[in-house]
Amino acid sequence: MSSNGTDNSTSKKPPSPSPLRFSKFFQSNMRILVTGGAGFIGSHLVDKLMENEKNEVIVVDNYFTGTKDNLKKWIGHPRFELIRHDVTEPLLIEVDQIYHLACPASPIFYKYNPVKTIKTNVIGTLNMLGLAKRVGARILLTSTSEVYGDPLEHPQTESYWGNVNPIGVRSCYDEGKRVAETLMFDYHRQHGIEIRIARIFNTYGPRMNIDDGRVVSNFIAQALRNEPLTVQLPGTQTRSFCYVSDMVDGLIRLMEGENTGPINIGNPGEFTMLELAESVKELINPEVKISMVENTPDDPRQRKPVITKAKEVLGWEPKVKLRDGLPLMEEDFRLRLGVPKKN
Ligand SMILES: NC(=O)c1ccc[n+]([C@@H]2O[C@H](COP(=O)([O-])OP(=O)(O)OC[C@H]3O[C@@H](n4cnc5c(N)ncnc54)[C@H](O)[C@@H]3O)[C@@H](O)[C@H]2O)c1
Ligand SMILES: O=c1ccn([C@@H]2O[C@H](COP(=O)(O)OP(=O)(O)O[C@H]3OC[C@@H](O)[C@H](O)[C@H]3O)[C@@H](O)[C@H]2O)c(=O)[nH]1
Repeated sequence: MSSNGTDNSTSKKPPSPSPLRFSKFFQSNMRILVTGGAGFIGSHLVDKLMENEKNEVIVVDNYFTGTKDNLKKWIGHPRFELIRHDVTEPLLIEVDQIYHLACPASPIFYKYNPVKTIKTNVIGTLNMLGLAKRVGARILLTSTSEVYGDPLEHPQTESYWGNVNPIGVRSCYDEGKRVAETLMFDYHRQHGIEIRIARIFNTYGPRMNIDDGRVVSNFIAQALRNEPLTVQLPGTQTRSFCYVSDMVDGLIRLMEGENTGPINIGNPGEFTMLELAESVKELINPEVKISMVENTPDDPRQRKPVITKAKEVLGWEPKVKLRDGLPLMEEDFRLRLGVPKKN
Protein backbone atom coordinates (compact mmCIF):
# COMPACT_ATOMS: atom_id res chain seq x y z
CA MET A 1 0.00 0.00 0.00
CA SER A 2 1.44 3.39 -0.93
CA SER A 3 1.32 6.48 1.31
CA ASN A 4 -1.69 7.83 -0.56
CA GLY A 5 -3.78 4.74 0.10
CA THR A 6 -3.41 3.22 -3.36
CA ASP A 7 -2.87 -0.49 -3.51
CA ASN A 8 -0.91 -0.60 -6.76
CA SER A 9 -0.80 -4.40 -6.73
CA THR A 10 -4.56 -4.64 -7.34
CA SER A 11 -4.69 -1.95 -10.07
CA LYS A 12 -5.79 -3.26 -13.44
CA LYS A 13 -3.23 -3.21 -16.22
CA PRO A 14 -3.62 -0.28 -18.59
CA PRO A 15 -5.57 -1.04 -21.75
CA SER A 16 -3.60 -1.85 -24.89
CA PRO A 17 -2.21 1.22 -26.61
CA SER A 18 -3.57 2.34 -29.94
CA PRO A 19 -2.33 0.20 -32.84
CA LEU A 20 -1.02 3.44 -34.39
CA ARG A 21 1.63 3.44 -31.67
CA PHE A 22 3.31 0.60 -33.55
CA SER A 23 2.78 1.87 -37.08
CA LYS A 24 5.92 2.21 -39.15
CA PHE A 25 5.81 6.02 -39.19
CA PHE A 26 5.57 6.57 -35.48
CA GLN A 27 7.40 3.57 -34.13
CA SER A 28 10.32 5.42 -32.61
CA ASN A 29 8.35 8.45 -31.49
CA MET A 30 6.66 9.29 -28.25
CA ARG A 31 3.55 11.32 -28.99
CA ILE A 32 2.98 13.78 -26.21
CA LEU A 33 -0.09 15.93 -25.68
CA VAL A 34 0.34 19.12 -23.65
CA THR A 35 -2.98 20.75 -22.73
CA GLY A 36 -2.52 24.41 -21.86
CA GLY A 37 0.76 24.30 -23.80
CA ALA A 38 0.42 27.90 -25.00
CA GLY A 39 0.58 29.13 -21.41
CA PHE A 40 3.50 30.02 -19.18
CA ILE A 41 4.64 26.65 -17.77
CA GLY A 42 3.22 24.71 -20.72
CA SER A 43 5.28 26.53 -23.33
CA HIS A 44 8.52 26.00 -21.37
CA LEU A 45 7.59 22.33 -21.03
CA VAL A 46 7.04 22.15 -24.81
CA ASP A 47 10.50 23.68 -25.42
CA LYS A 48 12.09 21.00 -23.26
CA LEU A 49 10.10 18.12 -24.76
CA MET A 50 10.91 19.29 -28.30
CA GLU A 51 14.65 19.06 -27.53
CA ASN A 52 14.27 15.29 -27.69
CA GLU A 53 14.11 14.27 -31.33
CA LYS A 54 12.10 11.17 -30.48
CA ASN A 55 9.22 13.31 -29.22
CA GLU A 56 6.30 14.60 -31.21
CA VAL A 57 4.42 17.29 -29.31
CA ILE A 58 0.78 18.22 -29.75
CA VAL A 59 -0.52 21.29 -27.92
CA VAL A 60 -4.20 21.97 -27.32
CA ASP A 61 -5.17 25.35 -25.94
CA ASN A 62 -8.14 27.70 -26.03
CA TYR A 63 -5.87 30.79 -25.62
CA PHE A 64 -7.78 32.08 -22.60
CA THR A 65 -4.55 33.03 -20.83
CA GLY A 66 -2.01 31.57 -23.24
CA THR A 67 -0.80 32.79 -26.60
CA LYS A 68 0.57 31.38 -29.86
CA ASP A 69 3.47 33.78 -29.40
CA ASN A 70 4.83 31.51 -26.66
CA LEU A 71 5.13 28.71 -29.22
CA LYS A 72 6.10 30.66 -32.30
CA LYS A 73 9.47 28.97 -32.67
CA TRP A 74 7.74 25.59 -33.06
CA ILE A 75 4.89 26.49 -35.39
CA GLY A 76 5.56 24.71 -38.69
CA HIS A 77 8.02 22.25 -37.14
CA PRO A 78 7.36 18.69 -38.42
CA ARG A 79 7.28 17.22 -34.91
CA PHE A 80 4.93 19.91 -33.56
CA GLU A 81 1.18 20.47 -33.84
CA LEU A 82 -1.00 23.20 -32.35
CA ILE A 83 -4.75 22.74 -31.99
CA ARG A 84 -7.23 25.41 -30.85
CA HIS A 85 -9.43 23.37 -28.55
CA ASP A 86 -11.23 23.76 -25.27
CA VAL A 87 -10.65 20.80 -22.94
CA THR A 88 -14.23 20.99 -21.69
CA GLU A 89 -15.06 19.36 -25.05
CA PRO A 90 -13.97 15.78 -25.80
CA LEU A 91 -10.81 15.28 -27.84
CA LEU A 92 -10.12 12.27 -30.03
CA ILE A 93 -6.45 11.87 -30.90
CA GLU A 94 -3.79 9.17 -30.50
CA VAL A 95 -1.08 9.94 -27.94
CA ASP A 96 1.23 8.10 -25.53
CA GLN A 97 1.50 10.71 -22.79
CA ILE A 98 -0.69 13.59 -21.65
CA TYR A 99 0.58 16.53 -19.64
CA HIS A 100 -2.70 18.08 -18.53
CA LEU A 101 -2.05 21.72 -17.65
CA ALA A 102 -5.04 23.49 -19.22
CA CYS A 103 -6.55 25.78 -16.57
CA PRO A 104 -6.17 29.47 -15.82
CA ALA A 105 -3.69 29.75 -12.92
CA SER A 106 -3.61 33.39 -11.89
CA PRO A 107 -6.27 34.17 -9.25
CA ILE A 108 -7.50 37.16 -11.30
CA PHE A 109 -8.12 34.92 -14.31
CA TYR A 110 -9.51 31.88 -12.53
CA LYS A 111 -11.98 34.10 -10.62
CA TYR A 112 -13.01 35.94 -13.82
CA ASN A 113 -15.36 33.14 -14.90
CA PRO A 114 -15.46 30.75 -11.94
CA VAL A 115 -18.05 28.43 -13.48
CA LYS A 116 -15.80 27.99 -16.50
CA THR A 117 -12.80 27.40 -14.20
CA ILE A 118 -14.54 24.57 -12.39
CA LYS A 119 -15.77 23.10 -15.68
CA THR A 120 -12.20 23.21 -16.97
CA ASN A 121 -10.95 21.41 -13.87
CA VAL A 122 -13.72 18.83 -13.66
CA ILE A 123 -15.03 18.24 -17.20
CA GLY A 124 -11.63 19.04 -18.74
CA THR A 125 -9.88 16.49 -16.52
CA LEU A 126 -12.66 13.91 -17.15
CA ASN A 127 -12.21 14.39 -20.89
CA MET A 128 -8.44 13.97 -20.65
CA LEU A 129 -8.84 10.88 -18.47
CA GLY A 130 -11.31 9.49 -21.00
CA LEU A 131 -8.73 10.06 -23.72
CA ALA A 132 -6.00 8.44 -21.59
CA LYS A 133 -8.27 5.45 -21.03
CA ARG A 134 -9.17 5.07 -24.69
CA VAL A 135 -5.60 5.15 -25.98
CA GLY A 136 -3.75 3.77 -22.92
CA ALA A 137 -1.77 6.95 -22.36
CA ARG A 138 -0.07 7.96 -19.14
CA ILE A 139 -1.51 11.24 -17.81
CA LEU A 140 0.05 13.86 -15.55
CA LEU A 141 -2.12 16.48 -13.83
CA THR A 142 -0.65 19.80 -12.76
CA SER A 143 -2.40 20.18 -9.44
CA THR A 144 -1.50 22.96 -7.06
CA SER A 145 -0.34 23.89 -3.59
CA GLU A 146 -3.76 25.56 -3.37
CA VAL A 147 -5.22 22.13 -2.53
CA TYR A 148 -3.76 22.82 0.96
CA GLY A 149 -5.94 25.96 1.16
CA ASP A 150 -4.94 28.24 4.03
CA PRO A 151 -2.75 25.53 5.56
CA LEU A 152 -2.82 24.82 9.26
CA GLU A 153 0.26 22.62 8.92
CA HIS A 154 3.46 24.34 7.95
CA PRO A 155 5.43 23.50 5.87
CA GLN A 156 3.14 21.28 3.78
CA THR A 157 3.74 17.58 3.16
CA GLU A 158 1.73 15.59 0.64
CA SER A 159 -0.10 13.77 3.45
CA TYR A 160 -1.72 17.02 4.69
CA TRP A 161 -5.38 17.12 3.61
CA GLY A 162 -5.65 20.88 3.57
CA ASN A 163 -7.88 23.63 4.89
CA VAL A 164 -10.02 24.80 2.00
CA ASN A 165 -13.14 26.98 1.98
CA PRO A 166 -15.53 25.01 -0.27
CA ILE A 167 -17.76 28.02 -1.01
CA GLY A 168 -15.19 30.78 -1.25
CA VAL A 169 -14.15 32.79 -4.29
CA ARG A 170 -11.02 30.65 -4.75
CA SER A 171 -12.89 27.35 -4.56
CA CYS A 172 -13.55 27.14 -8.32
CA TYR A 173 -9.80 26.63 -8.55
CA ASP A 174 -8.71 24.90 -5.34
CA GLU A 175 -11.76 22.65 -4.99
CA GLY A 176 -11.67 22.19 -8.77
CA LYS A 177 -8.12 20.86 -8.54
CA ARG A 178 -9.05 18.69 -5.57
CA VAL A 179 -11.83 17.07 -7.62
CA ALA A 180 -9.39 16.72 -10.52
CA GLU A 181 -7.03 14.80 -8.19
CA THR A 182 -9.95 12.62 -7.06
CA LEU A 183 -10.87 11.85 -10.66
CA MET A 184 -7.27 10.92 -11.42
CA PHE A 185 -7.16 8.41 -8.56
CA ASP A 186 -10.60 7.00 -9.34
CA TYR A 187 -9.61 6.37 -12.95
CA HIS A 188 -6.37 4.84 -11.71
CA ARG A 189 -8.10 2.49 -9.25
CA GLN A 190 -11.11 1.69 -11.41
CA HIS A 191 -9.60 1.58 -14.88
CA GLY A 192 -5.88 1.07 -14.27
CA ILE A 193 -4.93 4.35 -15.93
CA GLU A 194 -1.31 5.34 -15.34
CA ILE A 195 -1.48 8.64 -13.49
CA ARG A 196 0.97 11.23 -12.16
CA ILE A 197 -0.01 14.18 -9.95
CA ALA A 198 2.27 17.17 -9.37
CA ARG A 199 1.33 19.66 -6.67
CA ILE A 200 2.97 22.75 -8.07
CA PHE A 201 3.96 25.62 -5.77
CA ASN A 202 4.16 29.23 -7.05
CA THR A 203 6.25 29.24 -10.20
CA TYR A 204 7.70 32.27 -11.98
CA GLY A 205 9.87 33.06 -14.98
CA PRO A 206 9.97 34.52 -18.49
CA ARG A 207 6.75 34.49 -20.56
CA MET A 208 4.40 35.09 -17.65
CA ASN A 209 1.68 37.43 -18.88
CA ILE A 210 2.78 40.97 -18.07
CA ASP A 211 -0.63 41.83 -16.63
CA ASP A 212 -1.13 38.35 -15.26
CA GLY A 213 -1.93 39.58 -11.75
CA ARG A 214 0.38 37.15 -9.98
CA VAL A 215 2.76 38.68 -7.51
CA VAL A 216 6.15 38.16 -9.18
CA SER A 217 4.99 39.35 -12.61
CA ASN A 218 3.17 42.29 -11.01
CA PHE A 219 6.20 43.43 -9.03
CA ILE A 220 8.63 43.11 -11.94
CA ALA A 221 6.32 44.94 -14.36
CA GLN A 222 5.66 47.64 -11.74
CA ALA A 223 9.38 48.06 -11.01
CA LEU A 224 10.14 48.47 -14.72
CA ARG A 225 7.27 50.93 -15.23
CA ASN A 226 8.35 52.81 -12.10
CA GLU A 227 4.95 52.26 -10.50
CA PRO A 228 4.62 51.42 -6.79
CA LEU A 229 4.91 47.72 -5.93
CA THR A 230 1.44 46.72 -4.71
CA VAL A 231 1.97 44.60 -1.60
CA GLN A 232 -1.38 43.21 -0.52
CA LEU A 233 -2.07 43.42 3.20
CA PRO A 234 -0.74 42.32 5.60
CA GLY A 235 2.46 41.72 3.58
CA THR A 236 3.60 39.08 6.08
CA GLN A 237 1.88 36.29 4.11
CA THR A 238 4.46 33.92 2.63
CA ARG A 239 5.01 32.02 -0.62
CA SER A 240 7.80 29.82 -1.95
CA PHE A 241 8.83 30.61 -5.52
CA CYS A 242 10.15 28.07 -8.01
CA TYR A 243 11.91 29.06 -11.24
CA VAL A 244 10.22 27.63 -14.33
CA SER A 245 13.18 25.57 -15.62
CA ASP A 246 13.30 23.71 -12.29
CA MET A 247 9.54 23.14 -12.50
CA VAL A 248 9.73 21.69 -16.02
CA ASP A 249 12.56 19.38 -14.97
CA GLY A 250 10.45 18.14 -12.03
CA LEU A 251 7.37 17.55 -14.20
CA ILE A 252 9.29 15.50 -16.76
CA ARG A 253 10.95 13.42 -14.04
CA LEU A 254 7.56 12.76 -12.50
CA MET A 255 6.06 11.71 -15.84
CA GLU A 256 9.00 9.41 -16.59
CA GLY A 257 9.22 7.91 -13.08
CA GLU A 258 7.23 5.16 -11.38
CA ASN A 259 5.41 7.09 -8.64
CA THR A 260 1.82 8.26 -9.06
CA GLY A 261 2.26 11.15 -6.64
CA PRO A 262 0.86 13.45 -5.50
CA ILE A 263 4.31 14.99 -5.20
CA ASN A 264 5.05 18.57 -4.16
CA ILE A 265 7.17 20.33 -6.75
CA GLY A 266 8.34 23.70 -5.56
CA ASN A 267 11.21 25.63 -4.09
CA PRO A 268 11.21 25.57 -0.26
CA GLY A 269 12.77 29.05 -0.01
CA GLU A 270 9.99 30.96 1.79
CA PHE A 271 9.50 34.76 1.57
CA THR A 272 6.97 37.25 2.87
CA MET A 273 5.46 39.48 0.18
CA LEU A 274 7.26 42.44 1.77
CA GLU A 275 10.57 40.57 1.46
CA LEU A 276 9.79 39.80 -2.17
CA ALA A 277 9.03 43.47 -2.83
CA GLU A 278 12.31 44.48 -1.16
CA SER A 279 14.25 42.01 -3.33
CA VAL A 280 12.61 43.29 -6.53
CA LYS A 281 13.33 46.86 -5.44
CA GLU A 282 16.96 46.09 -4.68
CA LEU A 283 17.64 44.03 -7.82
CA ILE A 284 15.54 45.87 -10.40
CA ASN A 285 14.69 49.44 -9.38
CA PRO A 286 15.98 50.86 -6.07
CA GLU A 287 13.93 54.05 -6.66
CA VAL A 288 10.54 52.31 -6.75
CA LYS A 289 8.03 52.81 -3.93
CA ILE A 290 6.15 50.08 -2.07
CA SER A 291 2.45 50.63 -1.51
CA MET A 292 0.27 48.56 0.83
CA VAL A 293 -3.10 47.69 -0.78
CA GLU A 294 -6.23 45.71 0.13
CA ASN A 295 -6.04 41.93 -0.12
CA THR A 296 -8.60 39.52 -1.60
CA PRO A 297 -10.70 37.01 0.42
CA ASP A 298 -9.22 33.70 1.60
CA ASP A 299 -5.63 34.56 0.69
CA PRO A 300 -3.49 31.73 2.15
CA ARG A 301 -1.31 33.11 4.93
CA GLN A 302 1.65 30.81 4.45
CA ARG A 303 2.93 28.27 1.95
CA LYS A 304 6.13 26.24 1.78
CA PRO A 305 6.59 22.77 0.32
CA VAL A 306 8.29 19.83 1.99
CA ILE A 307 10.12 18.30 -0.97
CA THR A 308 11.57 15.18 0.69
CA LYS A 309 9.37 12.98 -1.51
CA ALA A 310 10.48 14.70 -4.73
CA LYS A 311 14.12 14.34 -3.66
CA GLU A 312 13.75 10.66 -2.77
CA VAL A 313 11.42 9.51 -5.54
CA LEU A 314 12.46 11.75 -8.43
CA GLY A 315 16.00 12.70 -7.44
CA TRP A 316 14.76 16.27 -7.97
CA GLU A 317 15.42 19.52 -6.18
CA PRO A 318 15.33 23.10 -7.42
CA LYS A 319 18.59 24.72 -8.49
CA VAL A 320 17.65 28.37 -9.16
CA LYS A 321 17.47 30.70 -6.15
CA LEU A 322 14.95 33.56 -6.19
CA ARG A 323 17.75 36.15 -6.38
CA ASP A 324 19.10 34.46 -9.50
CA GLY A 325 15.72 33.84 -11.13
CA LEU A 326 14.36 37.40 -10.77
CA PRO A 327 17.02 38.95 -13.08
CA LEU A 328 16.33 36.28 -15.72
CA MET A 329 12.67 37.24 -15.68
CA GLU A 330 13.56 40.94 -15.65
CA GLU A 331 15.41 40.54 -18.97
CA ASP A 332 12.35 39.04 -20.66
CA PHE A 333 10.01 41.70 -19.21
CA ARG A 334 12.36 44.51 -20.32
CA LEU A 335 12.29 43.18 -23.87
CA ARG A 336 8.51 42.88 -23.95
CA LEU A 337 7.88 46.23 -22.24
CA GLY A 338 10.54 47.98 -24.30
CA VAL A 339 12.40 49.25 -21.22
CA PRO A 340 16.15 49.03 -21.83
CA LYS A 341 18.55 48.57 -18.93
CA LYS A 342 20.34 51.75 -17.81
CA ASN A 343 24.15 51.49 -17.79
N1 LIG B 1 2.34 28.90 -12.27
C1 LIG B 1 2.06 28.49 -11.05
O1 LIG B 1 2.53 29.08 -10.08
C2 LIG B 1 1.21 27.28 -10.83
C3 LIG B 1 1.09 26.80 -9.52
C4 LIG B 1 0.30 25.68 -9.29
C5 LIG B 1 -0.31 25.03 -10.34
N2 LIG B 1 -0.16 25.51 -11.59
C6 LIG B 1 -0.86 24.80 -12.67
O2 LIG B 1 -0.03 24.67 -13.81
C7 LIG B 1 -0.80 24.80 -14.99
C8 LIG B 1 -0.23 25.88 -15.90
O3 LIG B 1 -0.19 27.10 -15.20
P1 LIG B 1 0.47 28.40 -15.84
O4 LIG B 1 1.07 29.17 -14.73
O5 LIG B 1 1.28 28.04 -17.00
O6 LIG B 1 -0.85 29.19 -16.30
P2 LIG B 1 -1.26 29.85 -17.68
O7 LIG B 1 -2.52 30.57 -17.43
O8 LIG B 1 -0.10 30.60 -18.26
O9 LIG B 1 -1.51 28.59 -18.62
C9 LIG B 1 -2.72 27.88 -18.68
C10 LIG B 1 -3.01 27.53 -20.13
O10 LIG B 1 -4.22 26.79 -20.20
C11 LIG B 1 -5.04 27.32 -21.23
N3 LIG B 1 -6.43 27.00 -20.91
C12 LIG B 1 -7.18 27.48 -19.89
N4 LIG B 1 -8.40 26.95 -19.91
C13 LIG B 1 -8.44 26.10 -20.97
C14 LIG B 1 -9.43 25.25 -21.52
N5 LIG B 1 -10.66 25.17 -20.99
N6 LIG B 1 -9.12 24.54 -22.63
C15 LIG B 1 -7.90 24.61 -23.20
N7 LIG B 1 -6.93 25.40 -22.72
C16 LIG B 1 -7.18 26.13 -21.61
C17 LIG B 1 -4.72 28.79 -21.25
O11 LIG B 1 -5.08 29.45 -22.43
C18 LIG B 1 -3.22 28.79 -21.01
O12 LIG B 1 -2.50 28.66 -22.20
C19 LIG B 1 -2.24 25.06 -14.55
O13 LIG B 1 -2.93 23.84 -14.52
C20 LIG B 1 -2.08 25.57 -13.13
O14 LIG B 1 -3.19 25.30 -12.35
C21 LIG B 1 0.58 26.62 -11.87
O1 LIG C 1 0.21 42.59 -6.72
C1 LIG C 1 0.16 41.67 -5.89
C2 LIG C 1 -0.35 40.38 -6.18
C3 LIG C 1 -0.36 39.43 -5.19
N1 LIG C 1 0.11 39.72 -3.94
C4 LIG C 1 0.16 38.68 -2.87
O2 LIG C 1 1.07 37.72 -3.31
C5 LIG C 1 0.69 36.43 -2.84
C6 LIG C 1 0.70 35.48 -4.01
O3 LIG C 1 -0.34 35.81 -4.89
P1 LIG C 1 -0.44 35.25 -6.39
O4 LIG C 1 -1.64 35.87 -6.99
O5 LIG C 1 0.86 35.44 -7.07
O6 LIG C 1 -0.59 33.69 -6.23
P2 LIG C 1 -1.29 32.77 -5.13
O7 LIG C 1 -0.21 32.17 -4.33
O8 LIG C 1 -2.36 33.49 -4.38
O9 LIG C 1 -1.99 31.71 -6.04
C7 LIG C 1 -1.23 30.93 -6.92
O10 LIG C 1 -0.96 29.77 -6.24
C8 LIG C 1 -0.51 28.64 -6.90
C9 LIG C 1 -1.10 28.41 -8.25
O11 LIG C 1 -1.97 27.35 -8.31
C10 LIG C 1 -1.58 29.58 -8.96
O12 LIG C 1 -0.60 30.04 -9.84
C11 LIG C 1 -2.05 30.71 -8.15
O13 LIG C 1 -3.34 30.39 -7.81
C12 LIG C 1 -0.66 36.60 -2.17
O14 LIG C 1 -0.49 36.62 -0.79
C13 LIG C 1 -1.15 37.96 -2.64
O15 LIG C 1 -1.91 38.60 -1.64
C14 LIG C 1 0.63 40.98 -3.64
O16 LIG C 1 1.06 41.26 -2.54
N2 LIG C 1 0.61 41.92 -4.64
